Amino acid sequence: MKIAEIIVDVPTRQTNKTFDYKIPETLEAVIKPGIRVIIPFGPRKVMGFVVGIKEETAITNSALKKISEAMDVFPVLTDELLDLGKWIAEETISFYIITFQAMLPQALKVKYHKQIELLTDNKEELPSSIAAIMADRDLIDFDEFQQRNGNYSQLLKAAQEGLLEISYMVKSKATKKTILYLTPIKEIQAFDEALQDIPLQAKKQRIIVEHFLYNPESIPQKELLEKFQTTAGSINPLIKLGLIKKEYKEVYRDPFKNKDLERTYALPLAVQQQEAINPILKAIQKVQHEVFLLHGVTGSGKTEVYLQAIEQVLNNGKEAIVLVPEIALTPQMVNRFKGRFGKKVAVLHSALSKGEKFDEWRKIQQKKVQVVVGARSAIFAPFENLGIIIIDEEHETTYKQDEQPRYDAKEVAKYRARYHNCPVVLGSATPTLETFARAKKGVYHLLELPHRMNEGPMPAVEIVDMRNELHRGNRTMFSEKLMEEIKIRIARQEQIVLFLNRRGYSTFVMCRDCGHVMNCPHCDIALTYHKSSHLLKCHYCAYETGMPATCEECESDTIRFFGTGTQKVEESIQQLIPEARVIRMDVDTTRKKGAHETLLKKFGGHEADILLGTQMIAKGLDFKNVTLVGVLAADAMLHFADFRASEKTFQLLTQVSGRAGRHELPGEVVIQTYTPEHYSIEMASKYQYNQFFAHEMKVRKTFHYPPYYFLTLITISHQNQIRVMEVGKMIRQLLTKHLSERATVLGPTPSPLVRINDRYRYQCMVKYRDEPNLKEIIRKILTHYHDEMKKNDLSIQVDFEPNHLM
Ligand SMILES: Nc1ncnc2c1ncn2[C@@H]1O[C@H](COP(=O)(O)OP(=O)(O)OP(=O)(O)O)[C@@H](O)[C@H]1O
Ligand SMILES: [Zn+2]
Ligand SMILES: [Zn+2]
Repeated sequence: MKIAEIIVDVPTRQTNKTFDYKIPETLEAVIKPGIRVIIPFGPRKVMGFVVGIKEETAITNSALKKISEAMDVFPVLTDELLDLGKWIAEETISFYIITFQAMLPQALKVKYHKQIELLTDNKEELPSSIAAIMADRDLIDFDEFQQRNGNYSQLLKAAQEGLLEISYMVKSKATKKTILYLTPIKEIQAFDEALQDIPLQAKKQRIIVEHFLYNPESIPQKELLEKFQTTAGSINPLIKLGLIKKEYKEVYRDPFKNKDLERTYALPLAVQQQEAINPILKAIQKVQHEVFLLHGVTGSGKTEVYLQAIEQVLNNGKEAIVLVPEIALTPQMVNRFKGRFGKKVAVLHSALSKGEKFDEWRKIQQKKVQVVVGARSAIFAPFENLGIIIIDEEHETTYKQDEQPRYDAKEVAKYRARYHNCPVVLGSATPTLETFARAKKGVYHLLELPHRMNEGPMPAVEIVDMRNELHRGNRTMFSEKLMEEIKIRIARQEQIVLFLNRRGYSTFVMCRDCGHVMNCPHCDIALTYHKSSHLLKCHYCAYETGMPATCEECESDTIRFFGTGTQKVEESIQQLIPEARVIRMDVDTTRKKGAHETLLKKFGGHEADILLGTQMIAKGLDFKNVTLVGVLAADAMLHFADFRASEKTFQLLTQVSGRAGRHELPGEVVIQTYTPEHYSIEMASKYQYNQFFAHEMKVRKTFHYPPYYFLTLITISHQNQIRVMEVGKMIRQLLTKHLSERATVLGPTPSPLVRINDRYRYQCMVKYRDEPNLKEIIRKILTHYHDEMKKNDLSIQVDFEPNHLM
């Protein structure tokens, strides 16, 4: 007897283990680890992942249930990925089932669908209301039953009497797209003979036979019918004659199909690139695991190094994964990989539809591609012969998922690369302190690209103190200096990138008379005014409301907008420089599919002078004609209550500055700030990464922060604030009691955002260097609160090495 060990799709602490099921003989050939199956679980049927096969079980034969059916023919998770999934689940204290699902495309998620199935053939036995709904059918959807106001208690009674069954159907959302093809199945002579037999008046039939005589290959039926202006009626006789057959063939939706990409070839490398790539190529050839940090200034040619390393990997018959941050997955970036490797590349990012993502994933699974370029989850690409993993802009926080499982793609990359004995390349102009510290210690192999490819200097940066502007009576958001530079560029027909970290029109709306600020009723945060829709929106929940004409508190009509968002900047540019053509790029203007690409294309084609945007324009853009970059408010991020605020500011300023002067024309950068003396602004303006690193490391050491200490953040939330504080205090007590004396436990303190969506949020933080028992203790705490979390909506989120403390 064969037994399968299965992880079931019931995410609770009690079911977070394998269950044994008997494999029916009919399925023995199919069931392997990595296959998804449908199994009876309690009163219903659920999906499960087979993770192991064995011969014996401790469960008695009578209690052992059978697998009902297999959902896959080929495993969706390889042995490597199954092991990886278990590791991630343990490292992040997540459920196995949630981790496995996070490793697969969304389209493979199943949804449970309730049905009512009649067991009796005599409908008269049924309660009349149910009989009416089921009139001429034996099976209906539970949804339909509800829509038609079916009586639920009568339904349950009928189920108890055995008249009907309420069953769960498991439906997979995956949809393969197929097209009907016509394929010739006889020799050419047969078509020639047929042509002599078919009567002359059957013109269309003869034309089709002739077509296949000269083109003996498959053709989509639709295409053929359109070509000869005919209908299926003229094809059917040919099928009957056995000349051609109909067949459905799977097609992949190709989001890039309408694009003619110019093929690019490896450029002769500059000396600094050659020196950087050599150790990588060596690791590839020696089939050796090693982690490299490619530290190169913006525009130093990192991408070309990636491309040529991948080329070597492909020549060795292996595969490559390239991760880029979601917002850097611009068409520009994707095209560089597609241009070099063409059809060998699959692209995975969130702008694709579910179906498109599934298709790209299937190309990987079926080994139709050898390179995948994608955002975080592309690290789970089911390649089995990996030769390199590249993580571009390694400092980006999006590489860590901020919901369960809270995996860090960089750690996953290292795990996979160890398994495959291949190198990992982390690239950045501004590596995280954690990464750079490891590189300096020799844990990672440091490779430097200190110069720009165009041999030009880094763009000159001028810092403008906005306090002086205020003193001089300039109340606009543009300093005199920036305004002047913008005008010069427009006159010279050069282009400008303006960066502001806030979307919307204003940051908050306040009554001048009484000081009342319009807040979200569900979150402790000010509402943002969106001028185009004339709405006040909360950026943390879905709340929105019309802009009131008078103050809610004092009914005064002097409501004013404070702070500046991208919409307001756009408006004031239009007032100050009416001839300037502006493209605004933020979440609001790029919601529609393809909008991102269209806007960038317009800017690239010089249909606008100014590209104004949020974070999404800070990375990866490479436009020849951009000679000025303006940062409107450099301190916007400095004031976050987060120990990484300085580091994030330094990184962002460096990245944004990097967009200027990348080609022949020299670039210039203007940074506006109210705190020009802050070291991260000052050092970013001089491109002093090493100095910044040294300074920030001292700060981290003094305040016991990473990379000197590890952090674990526990966030507790519930509608009832008192309960949140109680649970927080208890958690702190438990942690203090069980951890060593060297660990520091802080809190519970209110989270920087105390209330989101009507839930209060408090946090406890652990700082430590070495606490081997920490995970075990936290697991026990979670078990202790398990019932309350399930029944009473208490939430306890644990984030190991958090990216931010929100
Ligand atoms: N060996 C080479 N010969 C000629 N041009 C090159 C070479 N390598 C790179 N380039 C060009 O130099 C420019 C900058 O290179 P690239 O975009 O690869 O730098 P990067 O370090 O990845 O930039 P960033 O991190 O700022 O996005 C690009 O236009 C690229 O085509
Ligand atoms: Zn008021
Ligand atoms: Zn809200």
